[in-house]
Amino acid sequence: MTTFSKNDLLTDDHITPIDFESIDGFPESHSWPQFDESLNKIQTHDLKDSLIPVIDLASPNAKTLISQACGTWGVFQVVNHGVPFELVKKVESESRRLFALTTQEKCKVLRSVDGATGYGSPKLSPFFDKRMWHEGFTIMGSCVDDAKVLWPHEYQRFCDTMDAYQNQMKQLIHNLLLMILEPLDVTQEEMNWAIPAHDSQSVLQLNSYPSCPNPSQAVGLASHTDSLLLTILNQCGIDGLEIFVEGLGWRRVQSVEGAFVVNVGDLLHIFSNARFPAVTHRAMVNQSEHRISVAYFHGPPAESRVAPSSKFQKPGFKSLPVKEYLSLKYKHFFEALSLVRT
Ligand SMILES: O=C(O)CCC(=O)C(=O)O
Ligand SMILES: [Fe+2]
Repeated sequence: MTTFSKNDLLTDDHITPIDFESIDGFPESHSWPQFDESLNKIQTHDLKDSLIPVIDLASPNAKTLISQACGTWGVFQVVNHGVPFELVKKVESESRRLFALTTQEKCKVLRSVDGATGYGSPKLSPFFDKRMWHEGFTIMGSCVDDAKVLWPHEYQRFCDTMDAYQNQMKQLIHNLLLMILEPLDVTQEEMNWAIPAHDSQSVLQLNSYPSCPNPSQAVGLASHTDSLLLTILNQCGIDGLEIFVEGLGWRRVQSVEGAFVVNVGDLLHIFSNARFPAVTHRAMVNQSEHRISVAYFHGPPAESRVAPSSKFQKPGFKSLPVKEYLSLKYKHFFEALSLVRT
């Protein structure tokens, strides 16, 4: 990993994904030889032996299990979460419909250099020398403008699905945050800051990882932590997500039918005074299947401040505007959390 500032090097190359349709062979630009060592490490472990708990939200001890999982791993899976199965399937099929468009069509809604939404390469691309085997589509609120460009007459189905899914995610985030934060005994004001409200930030990220001729040299999404409070990820039935566990290396998070992966982001790490780790994770690709994943990121209002909860006597992080933390992340990436430690 290099440590230059993102803005120094943001070029078109970091936004426009490779043309997966016409690619012939495996380009050097996407070959990550430095990953060999960690890949070998994965093979020495039994990938089926998943450490990450799958928690039934309807079970009476769900809150305790979630609290333990947040404290130990910063990640867990949930089933019985109340999000309709048909809607989850529709999001997946609408995402596939989008990524099945030609590169030329998708590039009509290419993310702009300063923009946050639309089609493009991962936003973390400028921090890595090699390119990722990935294309994405980012939605914040309504996606109608982009959808109309992609499908002038058939955009409604896509928009309705994404809107309904975002509403369901909001509800689930609300329920999860109540369970996660209650044991920390945070104040009502702090709880209101964290849970979804009209001014919270939310991002729906559709990820596409086309099947890859050389998966052992490729990376779908490079190692990172999510920046906001909490992320809900749907692996859509195909494994690929891996988390980094100190002392064990990279571990696969097995895709469980109907389950969502929930993970702690940087802002929750700060707010919990490092009680909850912001889990380092990445996505790998495979040779036989085109993998899709859908991530929903939730954060507090951009204009608010983030700090460890007032319940902690010795805050390990300084208080700063959420916006400022996010710009530190976009400049310094992996170093951002250590820059705000006290
Ligand atoms: O595709 C995955 O499994 C991971 C996606 C992810 O980490 C992200 O979108 O931030
Ligand atoms: Fe992520």
